Amino acid sequence: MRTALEPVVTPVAMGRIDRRAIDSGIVGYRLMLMAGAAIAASVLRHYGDAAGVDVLCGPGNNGGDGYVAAKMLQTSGMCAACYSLGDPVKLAGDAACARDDWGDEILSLEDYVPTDGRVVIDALFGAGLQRDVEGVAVRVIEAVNAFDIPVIAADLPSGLSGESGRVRGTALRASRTVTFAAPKPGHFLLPGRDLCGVLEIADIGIPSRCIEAETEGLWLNRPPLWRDALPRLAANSHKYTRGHLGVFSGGYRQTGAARLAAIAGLRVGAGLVTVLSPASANAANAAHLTTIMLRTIDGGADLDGLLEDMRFNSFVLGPGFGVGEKARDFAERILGAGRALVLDADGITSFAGYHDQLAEAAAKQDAILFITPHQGEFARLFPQIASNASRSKVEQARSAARETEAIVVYKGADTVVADPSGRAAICDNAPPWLATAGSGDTLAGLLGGLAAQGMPGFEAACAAAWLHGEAANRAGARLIAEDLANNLPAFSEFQEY
Ligand SMILES: NC(=O)C1=CN([C@@H]2O[C@H](COP(=O)(O)OP(=O)(O)OC[C@H]3O[C@@H](n4cnc5c(N)ncnc54)[C@H](O)[C@@H]3O)[C@@H](O)[C@H]2O)[C@@H](O)CC1
Ligand SMILES: Nc1ncnc2c1ncn2[C@@H]1O[C@H](COP(=O)(O)OP(=O)(O)O)[C@@H](O)[C@H]1O
Ligand SMILES: [K+]
Repeated sequence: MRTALEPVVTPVAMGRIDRRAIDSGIVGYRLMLMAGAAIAASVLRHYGDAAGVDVLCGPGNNGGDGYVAAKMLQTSGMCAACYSLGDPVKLAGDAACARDDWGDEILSLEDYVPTDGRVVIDALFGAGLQRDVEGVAVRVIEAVNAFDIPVIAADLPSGLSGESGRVRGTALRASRTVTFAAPKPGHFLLPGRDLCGVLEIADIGIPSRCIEAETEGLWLNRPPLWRDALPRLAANSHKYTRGHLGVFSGGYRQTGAARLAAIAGLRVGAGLVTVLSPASANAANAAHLTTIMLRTIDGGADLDGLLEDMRFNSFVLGPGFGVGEKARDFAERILGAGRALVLDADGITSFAGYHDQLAEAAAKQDAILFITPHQGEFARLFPQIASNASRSKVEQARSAARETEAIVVYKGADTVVADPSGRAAICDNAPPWLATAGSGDTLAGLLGGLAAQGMPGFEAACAAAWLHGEAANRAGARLIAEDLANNLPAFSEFQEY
């Protein structure tokens, strides 16, 4: 079965989705009943033998979900208690209906004490969190976190920003999070993903057309997003129709990174791969290369000569290359010649302070620029964007992509891909053992190899990031970067994913 695209929606967009659903005739309180029922069902499914459930209810609709869940659990025979942050009399709208339908005692959150054997439903704050958590809520959140009891969060763990995945003051650490209709960026961006525990996405009866009408070009990075754009072999394919990737090597003692990228580019399907090496490093490279070719490139004139061969259509520049003027000069020549360039590692750092020059080069006709920074490199190239901590990693990557006319792969355990048009995707499949020397070089090679095969930029970057994570999962926890290329799945495996 072919699964669909998985949109990720901001809390603000979710509010618009709710309104669309309500405007189309769905009763708002019915959505809350469905949300509360989904939370109650999760409690029963996973903690059905708990001694009881303590429901921590906030002053808004998230609290309303909590009262609904409490009522349903009580009706099903579970012992339930509700604790309110603030005076429950002040609840309004659907949350007030839920409070009335609960109809039982409501204790003060001040009196809540974590109790062994009981489950907590966290319904303090969800999409409406507006500022840092303070006062009694902080004390309760910290007490629950310090106590080893199961916590089911309604929509979001309280204190977590659904927009950015950042913590506002303090946040609960949930065992499970039940969200509604569609996931939010904060469920995947760090540290949010860790705080959510297992994520459940409950259908609360909002029609998918309402979600689709409000999606803003942000998806979970999964094969349905890019599988149709993967390179396909035809009976008459030959190596030159599969593209020729050039990977720049560093000096004599810095050649391994380029070879890792080159092997990945070849394994992901580029027809030919050549390591472009300074003469001083030829011997080191030659000793380790078999299928991959080797060519001497010492200066700009050598590179211009190579660029006359239009079959060289994609390049990786940066791994082990060294920081400085030479990297900038090479990158500008490649982009000026209208080729695809993956600028990684030292290539990125070389443009720190030369950001406009990079944008100008990327705007050249037919040029396709990919930038693959980790957090440190991102901050070096885009200091102003990075210093604005109120913006999410998605928004930061989008701004960087717009400013440089590049497809940005902002790496990390929550890698975000963004393109200049604003399309973006969050990757959630990378295991922590990818944090090993050379894995970034491999990612650059995968991307260079897909670009060599003519895959469109955004899709190529998303595919490279996902395949990188998938290969790491298949290789297992003892992974070293050399293993990644050998554990790439065949494209045919997930074309029906
Ligand atoms: N809108 C809808 O149709 C639906 C919403 N649902 C629930 O409604 C939630 C959103 O409801 P709301 O928009 O009412 O927002 P919340 O209930 O998440 O929080 C808003 C309330 O918390 C207060 N608040 C915000 N930050 C605070 C802080 N740091 N310290 C103290 N008080 C703070 C606000 O003043 C407001 O009273 C969702 O997360 C979801 O759980 C669900 O019932 C499904 C349907
Ligand atoms: N904790 C982690 N969990 C998942 N993936 C990670 C983690 N840390 C790093 N990665 C991934 O590993 C790669 C490391 O790249 P990079 O930092 O450039 O390393 P190197 O320069 O050693 O190759 C990136 O793709 C990054 O997204
Ligand atoms: K919550």
